[in-house]
Amino acid sequence: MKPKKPSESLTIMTELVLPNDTNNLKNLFGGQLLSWMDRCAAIAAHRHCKRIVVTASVNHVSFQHPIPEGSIVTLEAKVSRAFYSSMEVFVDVFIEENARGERIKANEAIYTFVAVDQLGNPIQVPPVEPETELEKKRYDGALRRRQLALILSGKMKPEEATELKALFIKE
Ligand SMILES: CCCCCCCCCCCCCCCC(=O)SCCNC(=O)CCNC(=O)[C@H](O)C(C)(C)COP(=O)(O)OP(=O)(O)OC[C@H]1O[C@@H](n2cnc3c(N)ncnc32)[C@H](O)[C@@H]1OP(=O)(O)O
Repeated sequence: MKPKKPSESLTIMTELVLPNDTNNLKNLFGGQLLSWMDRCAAIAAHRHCKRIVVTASVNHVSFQHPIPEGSIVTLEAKVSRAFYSSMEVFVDVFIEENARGERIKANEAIYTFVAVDQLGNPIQVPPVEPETELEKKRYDGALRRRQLALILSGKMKPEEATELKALFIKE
């Protein structure tokens, strides 16, 4: 299959935080943000492979900054690496702060999607060819994150995760 660049899956969504989206502190409710991120990442995965995709796992979520009511929130998702049927998708979340409209990074998440056929069986997706320094860094780390996700879901034995182990154990 012909490799695709991360930029080909780039998906940008902009949302406005309304009262219904907030928690008791009047900040964006985390569950609402997770839903927006899942949607944005799913579209990016679909753009990469042009097939039906399902969320296999949420590998990492980091809520770095509370997002106040009234904020304009921009989500940017790109496929960082593909394996056989699975794709790692990074979602970066930005808010426009104050009247000057300064953009700050508020959150980040990493999802895994799997392309499936009409019966829900996993099917092959194109590989990823990273271009920028950040895309290359994310591509390189994806194998370790995949191994961690598979260990946590009971689909891989820790002793098989050679790249992940190499982070901690120098032989
Ligand atoms: C014309 C049309 C226009 C349409 C325009 C729409 C555009 C926009 C699209 C938006 C589409 C909606 C997006 C909704 C997104 C949901 O909300 S989906 C709902 C929530 N998710 C689900 O219900 C998924 C339920 N789980 C499953 O169906 C199955 O477990 C899975 C994920 C398909 C995996 O199947 P399996 O039989 O366990 O397969 P298995 O061979 O073990 O693994 C297959 C691959 O998954 C990976 N994997 C499995 N588990 C994990 C895990 N926990 N962590 C990481 N990787 C894993 C494996 O490593 C393997 O990867 P590869 O080596 O192939 O790369």
